[in-house]
Amino acid sequence: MDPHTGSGIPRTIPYDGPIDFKALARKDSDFAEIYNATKGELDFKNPQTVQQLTKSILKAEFDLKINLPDDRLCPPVPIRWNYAHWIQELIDSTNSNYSDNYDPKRQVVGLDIGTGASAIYAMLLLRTRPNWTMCVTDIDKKSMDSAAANLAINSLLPRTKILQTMPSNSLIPFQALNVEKLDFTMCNPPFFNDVQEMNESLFGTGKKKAPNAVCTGSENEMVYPGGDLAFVTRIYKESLELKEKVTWYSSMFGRFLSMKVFLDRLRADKVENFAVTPLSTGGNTKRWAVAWSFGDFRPRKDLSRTHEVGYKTPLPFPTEYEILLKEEQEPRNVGQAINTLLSSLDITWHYDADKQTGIGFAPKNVWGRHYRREKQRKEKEKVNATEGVKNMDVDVKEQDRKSGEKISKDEEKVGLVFKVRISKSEVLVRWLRGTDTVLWESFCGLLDRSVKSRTST
Ligand SMILES: C[S@@+](CC[C@H](N)C(=O)[O-])C[C@H]1O[C@@H](n2cnc3c(N)ncnc32)[C@H](O)[C@@H]1O
Repeated sequence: MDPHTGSGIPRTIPYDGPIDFKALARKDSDFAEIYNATKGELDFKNPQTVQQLTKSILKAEFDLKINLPDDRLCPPVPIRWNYAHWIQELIDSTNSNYSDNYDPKRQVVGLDIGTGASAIYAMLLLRTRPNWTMCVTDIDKKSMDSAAANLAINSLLPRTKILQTMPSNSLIPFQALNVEKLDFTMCNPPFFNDVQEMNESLFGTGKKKAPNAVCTGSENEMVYPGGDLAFVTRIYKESLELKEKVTWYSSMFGRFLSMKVFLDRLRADKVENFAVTPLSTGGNTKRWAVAWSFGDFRPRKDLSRTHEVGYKTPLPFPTEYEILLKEEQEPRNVGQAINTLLSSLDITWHYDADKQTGIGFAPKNVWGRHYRREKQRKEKEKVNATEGVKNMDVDVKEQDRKSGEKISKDEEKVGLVFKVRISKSEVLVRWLRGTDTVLWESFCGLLDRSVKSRTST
């Protein structure tokens, strides 16, 4: 039994290199037949080989069965799994229990836009996350029938809502799906602008060199006017209307340029809570995934930004800040000093001295000079008011009541939620929640100055 998923499924990590065909042949006799017949020299131009590879990986690594029509896309598993796994981590790291870990009890509802004949994303996610449910859509009847059959033979149909839609319908059809909220949407969009572009890329038409592997995708699966960028931009425009009805909107991109142009658009529109990652598994095929949110939960830094994404690609604001400790600094004492500092502020702060970890909730900047001055002024006013209370005018009392109400309302708001963890070599500050990058930076600055000003112990 796998301790991480509790579902008996071995694979919980992304693929980071080529598939070990020899090992797969040992695990799966159908694959062994092809592997042995070709003496390990697999022919990826043969559709049967490509299909068998997908079937065998799904069986051996995810305990999933799959049947596919010969004239529909056969999904290579590694990149698909890396996208699904990234979505899992994104959801886990933006959790109201602020743990960053998988919570098996958490109920999560996702939507796969354009699920295809395989229903690959729904199958992978439902198999590895027993408490998740999925909605899947597609415009292609043949693919929908095949997707339903695949979900049924794996007993995953009861946890799936299947909706066949039309090209002109919303891509995130809330009403038709009859759902209140979605935790995420995902999509592998049609990549090509037209049939000519598809033929050039998939079949090498008009090119000197043909591609290394066959693709059985049909035109309606692969072509959309404007390609992946236009399809994802449609999702984005819907997201601007739906906003927080979906926590994370996401899509795969097949082209670096489309992904970059899309990120430029997010930046221009000041959508600052986003995440981008490469999905490559070491082979020639390169894909990227982008997610964006109008909510204020911030994902882990390694999930949201990596410089491997590519040159001059906009990246979101870092959600982690590291303060290195000097050799002479004793982590336990540093932890205590941070605990003392943060306990003295007007924030909610819980510190676990054994784990050297704390979590804090700040309504706004309560450490800056401006706040401290205001606080002093209000305290002074309060003293004066108490002294003159007998002569107090009704209007003044009313004013005080109103300003008191305002303060308590301000404090209810989540300005910044953060976690501080002190290890042997560093203090790690993690931004868990909030929309204000200035507030976050200012808080990191406060801790940085405090830790660095302690030269010894
Ligand atoms: C590249 S395929 C992806 C299939 C599958 N998700 C995968 O990853 O292998 C794109 C899918 O989007 C579907 N599609 C195209 N336009 C759509 C729309 N307006 N609404 C829903 N699905 C659509 C196509 O029929 C096709 O199945």
